[in-house]
Amino acid sequence: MTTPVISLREVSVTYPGPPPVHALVGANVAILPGEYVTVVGPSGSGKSTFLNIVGLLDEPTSGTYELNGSDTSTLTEKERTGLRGHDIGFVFQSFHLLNYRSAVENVELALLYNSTDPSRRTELALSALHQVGLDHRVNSLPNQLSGGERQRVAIARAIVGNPSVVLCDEPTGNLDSRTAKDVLDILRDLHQQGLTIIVITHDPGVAAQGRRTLRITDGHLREESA
Ligand SMILES: Nc1ncnc2c1ncn2[C@@H]1O[C@H](COP(=O)(O)OP(=O)(O)OP(=O)(O)O)[C@@H](O)[C@H]1O
Repeated sequence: MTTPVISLREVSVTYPGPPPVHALVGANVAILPGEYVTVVGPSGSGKSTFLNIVGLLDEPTSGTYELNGSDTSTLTEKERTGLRGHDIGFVFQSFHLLNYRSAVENVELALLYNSTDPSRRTELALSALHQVGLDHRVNSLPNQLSGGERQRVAIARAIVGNPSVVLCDEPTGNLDSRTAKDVLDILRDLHQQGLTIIVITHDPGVAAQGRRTLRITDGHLREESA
């Protein structure tokens, strides 16, 4: 049987408050290698909370989260940080690029804290930028790039370390519809190459791209029926 990349069992997150907020309630889900999953739900329903758990940015109040079959609750903070850097790529709505670093430098920085041989960083960063169609812009600064190009740099940064999963939080939220389509096309191509992708979105058009959709309502996660 294939080991899921992500496996949540009865995962709950309660923010202490007061009053306490039950942001995620008994979530159960397994995501297999190569799946493209979209996560939808109204504002305040628990999508970011879910992303923070899966991205090892926060810990469940109760329940079990296994990443590639390993229980993450036993990790030290240092091990969690190491695993996050190695296994998870993040793409955010607002790109999160360093303004005074070129595209290739921004991508290389993702390799700074993992086990990549330092002499290979530039080569790998250039290859990731090639994958997102930015060969001609590798030396540009973020403010010399369009929004869509910035997001492509961010995707290159997310994939350069060959992560187990790429987590995207409203990846097209700051883009016009044509540019958004370019970014979605790149995510679809990466999925076709075997990457596991999770996209959180409010946008039905973005959600439709996923092969599988999870809906969160008031902290309750369920499969969206087809
Ligand atoms: N640090 C926190 N302390 C207390 N409550 C929190 C905290 N973070 C989030 N919440 C609450 O938990 C619930 C879920 O929030 P979450 O950010 O996960 O929702 P979301 O679906 O991502 O919303 P949005 O689409 O607006 O980003 C909300 O009621 C929110 O107010």
